[in-house]
Amino acid sequence: KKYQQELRFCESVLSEIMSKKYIKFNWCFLQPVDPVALNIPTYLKIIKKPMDFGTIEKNLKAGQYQTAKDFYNDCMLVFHNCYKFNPEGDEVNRMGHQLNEVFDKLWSE
Ligand SMILES: Cc1ccc(Nc2c(-c3ccc(O)cc3)nc3c(C)cccn23)cc1
Repeated sequence: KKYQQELRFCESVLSEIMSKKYIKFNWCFLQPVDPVALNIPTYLKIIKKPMDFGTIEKNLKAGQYQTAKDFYNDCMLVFHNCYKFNPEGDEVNRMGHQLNEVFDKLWSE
């Protein structure tokens, strides 16, 4: 029972964070980073565990998360990877912080 409620909460947070209303700062995080398309061959050397909200959505739907905490940890990975690769002040880094703020508010409900 409790697990089902946790799962539904994760689904609601995810659909909100991925919604079009935040397109200005979520669009870089909705699908896996493509190091070839983005011409960033060093990406996979710097980022050991790539993660994005499209992959998280797949994982959630496939029942890959045992707890809400596991879901939360993958969401944090999206943000931490972003801050590690994109220097402070860069556009994508700022987008990460903006989306992170939205996530924190939703998660604290
Ligand atoms: C030369 C260069 C510099 C920065 C970027 N960042 C970046 C990222 C990115 C997202 C998450 C992440 O952990 C790392 C990178 N996604 C993009 C997109 C979709 C378009 C343009 C830039 N993007 C790309 C190329």
